[in-house]
Amino acid sequence: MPPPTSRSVEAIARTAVLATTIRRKNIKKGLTFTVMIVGASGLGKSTFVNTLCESPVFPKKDYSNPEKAAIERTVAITPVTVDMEEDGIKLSLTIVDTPGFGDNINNEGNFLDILAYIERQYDDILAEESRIKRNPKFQDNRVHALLYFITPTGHSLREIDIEFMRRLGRRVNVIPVIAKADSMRPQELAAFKKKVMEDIAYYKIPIYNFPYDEEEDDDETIEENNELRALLPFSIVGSEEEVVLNGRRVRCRQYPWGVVEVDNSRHCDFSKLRYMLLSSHLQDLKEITHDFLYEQYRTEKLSREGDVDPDELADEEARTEAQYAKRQMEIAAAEAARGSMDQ
Ligand SMILES: Nc1nc2c(ncn2[C@@H]2O[C@H](COP(=O)(O)OP(=O)(O)OP(=O)(O)O)[C@@H](O)[C@H]2O)c(=O)[nH]1
Repeated sequence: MPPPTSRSVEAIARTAVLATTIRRKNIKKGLTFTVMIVGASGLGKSTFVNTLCESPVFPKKDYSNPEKAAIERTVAITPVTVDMEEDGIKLSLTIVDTPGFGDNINNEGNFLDILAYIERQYDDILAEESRIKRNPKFQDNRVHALLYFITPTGHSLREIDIEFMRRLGRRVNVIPVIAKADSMRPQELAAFKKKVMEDIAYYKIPIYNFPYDEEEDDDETIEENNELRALLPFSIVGSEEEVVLNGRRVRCRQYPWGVVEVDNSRHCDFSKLRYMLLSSHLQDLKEITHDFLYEQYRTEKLSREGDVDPDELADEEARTEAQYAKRQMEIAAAEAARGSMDQ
């Protein structure tokens, strides 16, 4: 590489000053971030959200009455925004809870609805970008990370997990997590984590694996990313219950044999996941969403040609894509019709 000229050094310095100014402005204004929660029914997704936000974002369900519990289940894709403060920076966190799947023989509907939600946010940006006069109040609702809850079976990944993560990973940063990790012994958990990562590699599932650039990133970043990568899939325990242990208030799940602490990194990875998600890797997740995942969607969408009859396609993946495109057009048409009725 040729040595930098004084002009290029000046340009680099100017860019650095500009970046710092933008960062300072953002810090003052606060950050926005969106996380989607996906997984089978009853895996503790709502409890996790309440634990993450340290507030009852979703009401606690009454599982003592099976009929009531069935009614209280999450049945629609529900975005909720919570204002928080992380490391002195204001954070407007949007959590998108999704209905738990696994009860139906065919889960394709759940999958298509989740994918449609993610892509609709991309379409909104695409439409906004092509406007001559931008809407200053436009809200970017793109999903920056998707936490995929894996059932703590101890066996290999289930077919539905492989399919869901493989297909969603093309559109969003998928972070796999092991739900209800307190239901496994430490050795079992370690073996299960290894098995899950072997499956992820074998089936070429695109997940967010803390990418870094050996040439550009500093040693500290590389080391931190390697440490986080080694924790994948994050083991999590959720609880809204607090007890006093040795004079400290801790969030935990209590058992006759002892207590599993949510925030103790020897018990589970909750605190490390929370920190990377809402602090250390928040910006990276946003950048990958914008520079890579959205960009890829945009290119595909703009180069897609003509109308396709989904049922005539032999290839399963193409058929699903086309069915999805058709569904999205139906949703858009329904929304347009609703809009014209409102006027
Ligand atoms: N053992 C254990 N139980 C948990 C954990 N997190 C939640 N639970 C329990 O699991 C049950 C289901 O929790 P929810 O948070 O309602 O599950 P969900 O995934 O939101 O359920 P759906 O809305 O049906 O998809 C409740 O009884 C929770 O107390 C956990 O980390 N470990």
